[in-house]
Amino acid sequence: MSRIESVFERLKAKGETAFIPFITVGDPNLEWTERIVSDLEKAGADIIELGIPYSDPLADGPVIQEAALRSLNQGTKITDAFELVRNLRQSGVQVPLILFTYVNPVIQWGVDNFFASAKEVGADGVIIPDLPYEESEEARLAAAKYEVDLIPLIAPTSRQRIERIAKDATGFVYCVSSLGVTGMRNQLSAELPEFVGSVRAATSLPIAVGFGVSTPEQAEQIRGFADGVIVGSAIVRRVQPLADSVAAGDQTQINQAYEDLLQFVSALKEPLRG
Ligand SMILES: O=P(O)(O)OC[C@@H](O)[C@@H](O)c1c[nH]c2ccccc12
Repeated sequence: MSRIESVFERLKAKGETAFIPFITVGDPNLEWTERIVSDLEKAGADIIELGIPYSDPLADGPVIQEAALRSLNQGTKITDAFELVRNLRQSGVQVPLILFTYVNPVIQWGVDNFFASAKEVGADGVIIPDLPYEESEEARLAAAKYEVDLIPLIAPTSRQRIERIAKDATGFVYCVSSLGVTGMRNQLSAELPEFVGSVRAATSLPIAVGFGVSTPEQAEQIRGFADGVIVGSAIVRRVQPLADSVAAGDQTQINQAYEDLLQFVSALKEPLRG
């Protein structure tokens, strides 16, 4: 059983739901990312998605696109993401870490090398949103070879392919709550429970839901039918004022922005506790 799967098992035994935040590596900068990840763990994050910034984030809405741009403007590279994970493990961060990347950087790095590096630095999983299942054999083989979970995304339009996608999956299955790109939504789709139910019928793996979750109430709603809740944009949106304050060198604003970010994260985890 992978570390990721065992986290879900432990939480289930306690009647808890996994809280899985996403942040962009290098936003506001790499030192801050190390601090944010460590504090996310302390605030109750059970698994953390680390987004490797990419110049053409086609599946992302404006909030995460801007975060990627802030990070790329800092000169963040894929090697920085690997070094960040290595540093986090050396500083004692225990929660499973998932490298979130578009397929191009993986191809440039070399698929086998990417998973070998991920394992070597201490990452537990990889998500590649623009790698269709039908083209994922090389990645699936590398993931199995290095015992890194390659976590599939299943969207409401993937219904006919749920069985095929789910049967090879390890870690958990990421159910995308609705079509379109990442970003906060006022309310979650009414079809979500039924969609997750259809995925549940196709896999014994844990299921986490993401896309658009922006309030503790929505997180609590998802708790009713999923094993984990993923939140990205709503958290990344609160990194922006921190990034602006860091750029301005305004320590008072930095403290305030960071406190707001951590309070928001704690509020999201609260309804998911046992
Ligand atoms: O930002 P949201 O709406 O909270 O959704 C999670 C999402 O950020 C994260 O899982 C993610 C970031 N970039 C992506 C691209 C595709 C799918 C998922 C993602």
